Amino acid sequence: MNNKQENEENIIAKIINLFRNIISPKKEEKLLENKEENNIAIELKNVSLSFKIGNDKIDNLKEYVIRTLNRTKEKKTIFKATNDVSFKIYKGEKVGIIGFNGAGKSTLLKIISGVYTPDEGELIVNGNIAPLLSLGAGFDKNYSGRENVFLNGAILGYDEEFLRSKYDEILEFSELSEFINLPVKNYSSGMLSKLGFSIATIVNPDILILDEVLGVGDINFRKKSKEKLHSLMESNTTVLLVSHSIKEIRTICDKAIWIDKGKVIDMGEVNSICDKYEEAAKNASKEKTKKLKPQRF
Ligand SMILES: Nc1ncnc2c1ncn2[C@@H]1O[C@H](COP(=O)(O)OP(=O)(O)OP(=O)(O)O)[C@@H](O)[C@H]1O
Repeated sequence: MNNKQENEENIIAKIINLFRNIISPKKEEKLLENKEENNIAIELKNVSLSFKIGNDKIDNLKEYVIRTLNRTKEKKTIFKATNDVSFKIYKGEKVGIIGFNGAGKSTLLKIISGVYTPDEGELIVNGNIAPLLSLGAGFDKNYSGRENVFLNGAILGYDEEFLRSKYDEILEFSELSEFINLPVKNYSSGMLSKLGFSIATIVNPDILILDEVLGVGDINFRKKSKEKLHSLMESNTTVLLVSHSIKEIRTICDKAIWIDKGKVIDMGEVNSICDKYEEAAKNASKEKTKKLKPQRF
């Protein structure tokens, strides 16, 4: 083969390689993509949820009857509590969700936990979730504590056999053995939280979702529940935590998502997001919060 032929063949080989790379990306890039995809615990793609709210509150029976007869009761405005939210959370990440009152943090956690179905967008969850949202919210007040262990456990997706095997452990952790056969309508809110917490944390979840529940019960239970949560948070558990305690968010989380008016304002390394949020909170005037610009992640 002469030099000219060799050069031509080299050029042809280079062109073929170039095309190969355009048509199918390099092996390493594909592997990285797959690794990233396999590592996703939660992904939201353009998720939105609206609530219908009455234009004004009806606070007496007479008004209710008049409006029902006149069919004016149905007047509703649509309010977007979650507005085109997209982000990815990777397995093992501890993510704090921060934002001012009414920003849409709890609504977002409820969407991820499956309590609400989004009107638009897609939600992907890989792994089993333990949602610690409004503890005891699923209880039937007329049933006993014992019956509610099975009722609430079933709502959380545990079968009867499993709940039977864990019943003594739940009871012991809740410190409610004396009261377990009483209807829960006689329980204080602290007792309801204790029982709710003991049921929800009976398994080691892949994803732990916490909405302001790090301080439930009395001083002793609070200490015990914090220890339990910290042990659940260890290892590779993915954690999503809503809290107004920025100190708590900084201690527990490695990432933070800042929500405002249902949108993601910022997301990233926990301290940098918390610094920006605290700065905004310091300067908080309605005008300034209105100017916050949502971003895409
Ligand atoms: N079931 C509902 N029906 C109508 N509006 C709702 C409902 N749940 C929440 N909202 C409204 O959606 C908005 C977001 O509420 P959400 O509870 O998610 O906020 P948040 O950021 O968790 O607030 P906070 O920090 O005060 O707990 C609020 O304006 C709230 O009034």
